[in-house]
Amino acid sequence: MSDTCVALLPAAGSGSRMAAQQPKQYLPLAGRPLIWHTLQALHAVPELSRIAVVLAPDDREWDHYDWSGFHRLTVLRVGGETRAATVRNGLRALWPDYLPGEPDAAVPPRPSERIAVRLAVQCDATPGPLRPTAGAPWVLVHDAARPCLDPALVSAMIATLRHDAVGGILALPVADTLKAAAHGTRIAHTHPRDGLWQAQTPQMFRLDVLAGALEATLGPEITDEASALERLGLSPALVHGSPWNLKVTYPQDLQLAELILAARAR
Ligand SMILES: Nc1ccn([C@@H]2O[C@H](COP(=O)(O)OP(=O)(O)OP(=O)(O)O)[C@@H](O)[C@H]2O)c(=O)n1
Ligand SMILES: C[C@](O)(CO)[C@H](O)COP(=O)(O)O
Repeated sequence: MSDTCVALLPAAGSGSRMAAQQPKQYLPLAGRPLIWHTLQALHAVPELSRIAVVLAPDDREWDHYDWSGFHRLTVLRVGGETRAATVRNGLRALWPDYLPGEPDAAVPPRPSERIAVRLAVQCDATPGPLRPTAGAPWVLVHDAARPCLDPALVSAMIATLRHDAVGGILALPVADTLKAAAHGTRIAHTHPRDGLWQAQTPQMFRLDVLAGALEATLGPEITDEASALERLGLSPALVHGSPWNLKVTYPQDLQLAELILAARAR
């Protein structure tokens, strides 16, 4: 595959629902900090040329560990208030010569040691969907809090989406009956689950489209990258994920993750 693929890990959250003493990405999991397993999985994906982790500017934990075994790692301390802001800041830091906005024909693109990419169409300047630039890098955004990712699943995802016009996400069809609540914990009605999927990560998009979408909208409803693209009228692909690829959110999830990693090691 000729197009570059880069992973971006938002890891600037506080883990409030975990209610632990330290951010959940550093909680011990199978003898290592949780995020070590996420990085290990991504480093086992040969298609990824770089793995960038985005930490909170005031992160005090990262430097307590030895990360020297991860040779494709870039550490960025530019995390934001929300997950979407963290990803947006990470893209800006990784591609500093990336210029959102209408390309100005009078100003030639600045040279860059990395990849100089310009946004072809800015949504608020030119109504209509963003169009990805062929050859722009693919960015795979993956939650630091999903440590049980299977590297083979990522390779399969890249193979599935590499020719897609929009990109897409790992996701699973909803398996349970869905209830809408009213008055706290009373059921209002049953919501049809047909066609409903649970979003996972990685979420894989071309740099120009992803950055353009996140520059255009960072509201609280943007809880994943796909939702930023959806706001612009794009329809990302759904690629079958895995139940093992759980997001560690609550304390019980940490136990589940431990069991999954132990089973895989056997
Ligand atoms: N401002 C933020 C918020 C979240 N994240 C990251 O986004 C991923 C998924 O978010 P979530 O599970 O919600 O993590 P937290 O925000 O840490 O957890 P909580 O919502 O319980 O506080 C995590 O890897 C988390 O570190 C981030 O980089 N920057
Ligand atoms: C991106 C995500 O993992 C998709 O399921 C999820 O939305 C991130 O977690 P958050 O709790 O919404 O921040």
